[in-house]
Amino acid sequence: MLRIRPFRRLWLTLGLSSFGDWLGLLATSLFAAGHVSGSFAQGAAFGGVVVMKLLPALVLLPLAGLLADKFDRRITMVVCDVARFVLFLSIPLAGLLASPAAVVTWALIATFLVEAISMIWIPAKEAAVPNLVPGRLEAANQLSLITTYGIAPVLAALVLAAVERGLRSLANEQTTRLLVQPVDFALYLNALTFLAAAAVVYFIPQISGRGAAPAASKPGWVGSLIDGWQFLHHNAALRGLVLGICGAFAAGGVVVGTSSFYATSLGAGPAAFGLLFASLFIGLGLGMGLGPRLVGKLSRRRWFGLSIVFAAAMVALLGLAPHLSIALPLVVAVGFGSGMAFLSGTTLLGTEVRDWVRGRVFAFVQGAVRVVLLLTIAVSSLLVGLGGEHVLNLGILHPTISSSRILLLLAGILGVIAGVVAFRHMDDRPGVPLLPDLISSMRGRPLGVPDAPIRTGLFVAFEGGEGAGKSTQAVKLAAWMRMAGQQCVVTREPGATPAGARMRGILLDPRGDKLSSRAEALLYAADRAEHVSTVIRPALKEGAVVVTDRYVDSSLAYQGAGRELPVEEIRWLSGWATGELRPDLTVLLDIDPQVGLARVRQRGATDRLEDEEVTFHERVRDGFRTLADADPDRYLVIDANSGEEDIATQVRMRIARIMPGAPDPINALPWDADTTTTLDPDLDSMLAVTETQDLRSLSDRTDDATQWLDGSAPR
Ligand SMILES: Nc1ncnc2c1ncn2[C@@H]1O[C@H](COP(=O)(O)OP(=O)(O)OP(=O)(O)O)[C@@H](O)[C@H]1O
Ligand SMILES: Cc1cn([C@H]2C[C@H](O)[C@@H](COP(=O)(O)O)O2)c(=O)[nH]c1=O
Repeated sequence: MLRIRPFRRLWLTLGLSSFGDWLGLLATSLFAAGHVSGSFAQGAAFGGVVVMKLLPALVLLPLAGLLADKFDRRITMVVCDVARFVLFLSIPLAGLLASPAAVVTWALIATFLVEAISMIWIPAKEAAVPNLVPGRLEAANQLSLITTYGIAPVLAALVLAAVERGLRSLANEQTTRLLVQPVDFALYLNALTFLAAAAVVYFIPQISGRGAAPAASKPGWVGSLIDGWQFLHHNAALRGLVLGICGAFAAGGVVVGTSSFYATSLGAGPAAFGLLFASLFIGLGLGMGLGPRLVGKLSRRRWFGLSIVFAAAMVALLGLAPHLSIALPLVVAVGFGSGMAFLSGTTLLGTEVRDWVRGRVFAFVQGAVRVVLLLTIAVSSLLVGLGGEHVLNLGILHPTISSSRILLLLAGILGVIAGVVAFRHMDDRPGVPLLPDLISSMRGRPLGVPDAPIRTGLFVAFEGGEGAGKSTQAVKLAAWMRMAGQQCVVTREPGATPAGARMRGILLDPRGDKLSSRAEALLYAADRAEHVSTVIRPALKEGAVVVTDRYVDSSLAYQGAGRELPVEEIRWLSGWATGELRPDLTVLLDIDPQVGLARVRQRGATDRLEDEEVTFHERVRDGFRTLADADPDRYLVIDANSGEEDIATQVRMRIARIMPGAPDPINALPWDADTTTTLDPDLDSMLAVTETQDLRSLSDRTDDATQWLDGSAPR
């Protein structure tokens, strides 16, 4: 990411500003507390600074986003940084001149103003990042979040400690009074980081560019505000995103608010509180750092919803943890889920929200999050204090019920609900089962999104090795169907479409170029995609019975078992190609390859696959059998050594069971290859009129396939 120059500069700015923010928070709090005496006054001064940091979110929320969207973002950021420089500089300077009460008051006012300015700076920066790193926002956010919440606070604390120590030891050595107080020094340093940040941002002209607002957007300040609100209101995915983010922060707020009481309820010593906090941050870092690798190609919307549910479920479990040794890994897990949710949520906001309204949306989310956090911390710490701990007397059992645990349990359950609702609002892969999708995505191959299911027609596939009698049976079945007045389309793979016929030529020409196994698998999949979209789906939608000579299972058996490519990869590829269209029935005509190949050779010339060694065809046969064993409901396995009529009857009997209104399977009229039946005129034009013509009309689209009928072509 850092090779992208404008982003590198922005990242440097962010690093400087975050460092300044953290250093500012620590130093200002100490500064304010240091100018009053008495533990109550010191506590109030310290707390006052923290409250002042959170308050602007409530007041300035709508305005901040508007500024980020209305003005040049680069200039906005530069002005904000210079203003923060001046304000931080003013705090220690005021300490030199004014009375303690005035100094603390000014420290509080300056903190409020700095935070108010940050409220404008952050949406401007967040809105600019997606434009600097098109297509790589997740990695950029990963780096930014780790810098803001991992590196910057640690560095700020270390620098503050180093300044304190360094200045004091210098003073001791020289036995002189300190020229400058360590906290003042930290504030000067902090002010300089903002000046440096302003200088860096000034030289990133790319931040100024922005996508135009749509013509329909409303003019003026109030109109822009309404626009922003409407964008949020009308976008279900965005609503889910905001709900999920707020739910996650609410659960986090309860964890923070209850943590000291919870540590006591675990029966652990005072250090437990610190350990719990450290574990939360370790989890956060791990979630942000490792999350994307862990979930691989999982849809980011699904990842977001899942992360929230996971984090919230861990919060609920925390409420039940009996001991610190169990609570600590659970807290790491809470952090892990929250880190992933934070990263995916921020990235989704950047990718799914249009440039022209991004500042307002970021500002809204940022403000909402702070309000939720503030409220949940305040309410939960109040409730936990009121509730305390109670020992229940249940005869021989005396369990301890603590309010911190009940709150955690409740927060976890509410968080799970928020996560599930967010997931439902946002899911971009409806119909794809979640767990298999997650597992496949972790392996780098998310499941294909199924096309809309078709509820009409009947889809039958004939499968089996070479010469098993599939074509013979497909045509017989079609004749039986048509006798009952049922529209029936007979088709095959590969080669049923014009493009497919050309692919068939490449795939099966024994004199053609040698193909790599993967290229072969892709060509069969491409042929199938075209076949499904232009022949099979339209016919099924018309209510026809579609009988195909080979389908997906041929790829699983030939390219999977035969060529020894991973069967799951072939399954994924075919699922993607077909939009997960599966046959209602697959008839497997099982035959010894030697027998089948002998039949084929008797028929005439052989093709590239028929020329493969017998061991290849034996693997293919095993592959088919394994597939049939795994799904007996969908398969009918028939010994292909039986007579043609006997096989046809078995197929008809099975179909009669699954197809309402099917003709009598036993006393069917004898099949006559010349029987002409009338089809629906639309399908008629698309496909065929008679059984023989059925195949020929498909074949007529290519030279190759016409030859297929008389057996003279490479098959
Ligand atoms: N049950 C059967 N018993 C004996 N011979 C059969 C039987 N069914 C079909 N045949 C013959 O076997 C040969 C191959 O039949 P068919 O073309 O129907 O098989 P296929 O499985 O479609 O072959 P391919 O795999 O090459 O597409 C043909 O000559 C056909 O007449
Ligand atoms: C669909 C499909 C087919 N094949 C192989 C199987 C056969 O050897 C030929 C098709 O010839 P046929 O005479 O029309 O049966 O192609 C395959 O390897 N993979 C597939 O997906």
